[in-house]
Amino acid sequence: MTDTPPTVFVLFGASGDLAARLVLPAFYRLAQERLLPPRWVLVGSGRRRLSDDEFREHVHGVLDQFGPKPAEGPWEEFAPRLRFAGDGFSVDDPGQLLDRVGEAEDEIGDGDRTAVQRVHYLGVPPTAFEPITNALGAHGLAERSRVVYEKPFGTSLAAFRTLDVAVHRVFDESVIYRIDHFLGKEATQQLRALRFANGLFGSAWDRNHVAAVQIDVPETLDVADRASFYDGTGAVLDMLVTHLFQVAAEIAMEPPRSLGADDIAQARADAVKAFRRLAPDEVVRGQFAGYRDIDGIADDSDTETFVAAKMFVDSERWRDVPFLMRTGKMMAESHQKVTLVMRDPDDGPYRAAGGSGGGADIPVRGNVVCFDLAGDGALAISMNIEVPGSQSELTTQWTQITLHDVDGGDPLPPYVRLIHDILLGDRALFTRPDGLEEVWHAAGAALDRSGALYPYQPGTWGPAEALRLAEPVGWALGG
Ligand SMILES: NC(=O)C1=CN([C@@H]2O[C@H](COP(=O)(O)OP(=O)(O)OC[C@H]3O[C@@H](n4cnc5c(N)ncnc54)[C@H](OP(=O)(O)O)[C@@H]3O)[C@@H](O)[C@H]2O)C=CC1
Ligand SMILES: O=C1O[C@H](COP(=O)(O)O)[C@@H](O)[C@H](O)[C@H]1O
Repeated sequence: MTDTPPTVFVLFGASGDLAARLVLPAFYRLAQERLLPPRWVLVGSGRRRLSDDEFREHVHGVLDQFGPKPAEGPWEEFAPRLRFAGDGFSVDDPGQLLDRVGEAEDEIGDGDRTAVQRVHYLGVPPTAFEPITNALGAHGLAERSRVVYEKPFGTSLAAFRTLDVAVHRVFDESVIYRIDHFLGKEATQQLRALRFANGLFGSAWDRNHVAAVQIDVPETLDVADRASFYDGTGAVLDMLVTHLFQVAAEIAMEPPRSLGADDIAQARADAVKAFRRLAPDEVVRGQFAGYRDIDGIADDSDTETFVAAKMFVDSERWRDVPFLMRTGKMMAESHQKVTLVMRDPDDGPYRAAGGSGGGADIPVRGNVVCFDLAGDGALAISMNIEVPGSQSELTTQWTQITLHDVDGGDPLPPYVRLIHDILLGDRALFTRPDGLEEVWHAAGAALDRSGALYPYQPGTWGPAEALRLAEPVGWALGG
């Protein structure tokens, strides 16, 4: 990245879970791949005071835990570029941040601070987005800057609008990057490629061929180490109306005019506009047994750790096709699967479920297209074929492509990809306010905590009510 200007990254929330598991490892991977600007400094910001050396020790520790291991990359070169600014950062008090950014700019700007670009990364809870944004404006740090917001961008329609106005008071839309890292996953890019680069799949991408779409992200993960953040957020905000909705938009979109950033973001925003508002009987919220016993969780918390939803998309392409979405913590298995369950043929010699054809039964959910968003990603297709040697008996067989094994490919973890895009100024994989505004309309009953909260046992597939929601097609994964 030789032509990128010297850059100061400010990482708000540098001591948090996101920074440890995803952002700091992504920086190190970018350094490994020589994809960072030639001159850069990262200033971690926090409310506690840490010396630079203590912060470096922290970063070393998280790399040891989450990788890439320090010894696998240029640690000796990387470490001195890490700094820490404590005492918080607010309109009234910039803490140590202003001074630390100034020092860094003097150091890498070659005598010209104005040549240095700033990237402010807000890896903090959503309630901190507005105060930090205001402080960036108040202390002159918004100039020469790109700004990155983690999800969720707002927690309701009203909060979204307030935040949107506040952010635009300080930053122009062209420098705002709202991250939804599911859009940066390698397998999410394959949704577009499979459909738009293959006539067979492109022509089947509609209500005439697809019986149901499923976006299923069960997690075995606990929330104990981020209890207070999670209890204030819950599965609907943390996953459903953020990651799962954005993936749904990628599937539902009409063909973009080009693969350019504006056209893709427009197609995604238009798709969200067509999401029908979720009704109460289309949402199941659950909470795993034992959640309220976790330290930091209120005894009477009604935060959901599980949500399943059945959404419809009001476009000619998708009319009446259910988009089933499910996610939860402490579930039976961890997956990140997008499945298009293809329709059985209406007529012909085989017998579809409930049909009257005279031949062998067509296996239930036998013909599906599946994208595995986890890790490096994979795509798989199952087909109904005749059991060789049998008398027309049908069975289902899978064929799979793991993206790691694609010749010439080098899959990048989503945060690596997205931070690299921010440095390049490419906003294709980031969300836009018009699309997000519609998210809050579509979220409807999912946001309203007045409905039932069903208990479920850890290690299961969630409440039985969620199984009923998926009838008659049924969830492709688990129970
Ligand atoms: N963890 C994850 O897997 C993912 C998280 N996210 C998003 O990232 C953001 C941070 O999440 P996560 O790291 O899990 O949360 P954490 O609870 O770990 O918080 C991150 C850090 O933010 C700082 N912080 C907390 N409250 C405030 C505040 N009011 N003002 C300023 N700073 C504050 C704290 O640092 P200090 O005490 O040093 O100031 C804290 O360590 C959220 O928006 C979340 O939705 C997105 C994708 C994945
Ligand atoms: O944003 C989040 O995502 C993770 C799951 O994403 P992964 O691809 O990094 O495994 C989820 O566990 C977390 O609760 C949520 O905040």
